[in-house]
Amino acid sequence: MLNGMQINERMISKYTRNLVDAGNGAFNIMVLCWGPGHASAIHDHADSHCFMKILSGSLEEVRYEWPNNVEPEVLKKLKTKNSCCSANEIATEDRTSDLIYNCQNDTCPNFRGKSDNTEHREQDGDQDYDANKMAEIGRTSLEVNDVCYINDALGLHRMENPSYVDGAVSLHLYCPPFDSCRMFDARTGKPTDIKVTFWSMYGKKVKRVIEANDIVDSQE
Ligand SMILES: N[C@@H](CS(=O)O)C(=O)O
Ligand SMILES: [Fe+2]
Repeated sequence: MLNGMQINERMISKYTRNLVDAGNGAFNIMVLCWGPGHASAIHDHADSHCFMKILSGSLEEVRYEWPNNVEPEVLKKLKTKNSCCSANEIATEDRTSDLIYNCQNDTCPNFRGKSDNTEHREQDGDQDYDANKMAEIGRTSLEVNDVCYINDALGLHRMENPSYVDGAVSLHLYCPPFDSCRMFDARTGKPTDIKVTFWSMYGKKVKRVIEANDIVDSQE
């Protein structure tokens, strides 16, 4: 209901994303500042590599499986790359891998019926997501100098500053850079496309309007 509504910066309490280096378009390095209790919502990383290091304080990372009805781009690409047959090619046993879930060529030995894995992000109704509570697959406490890596093939995550009193600072490298990603409703797995924004760029605060659907966690 708040989607798209303009709200004042003081009305929302969230971590800030501060761009330090845009790597000539090849990567983004940013410093994220987390106030006590600040957290991100469950999100993907737009098919990018994400490395992070804790510079100050501590953060807890919680990882999740992708909801059944949403498929990451990275797996779609792997499936295409590893497709087991084509018009000129005959499938062989050794080319079969876990990544080939179901070849859609009905003359192929890996054909297991026409797949119906339409992406539910195209659909509107919340009822499509009722049975898809997000499954937690791991929890890691990160202290100063700890590093962590995630990409879409490894799952989804959210980060939280567990302290009630101390702030935390983390350094993030995203390669390639991305300006939008998906955040997921923790109870239903329903994805929402969101634009990610910067609080500051190269040390200068960005004048901007905060949108209610920023990655801030409002689900807990
Ligand atoms: N990936 C998040 C930060 S974190 O929660 O990993 C972001 O770029 O805002
Ligand atoms: Fe993240």
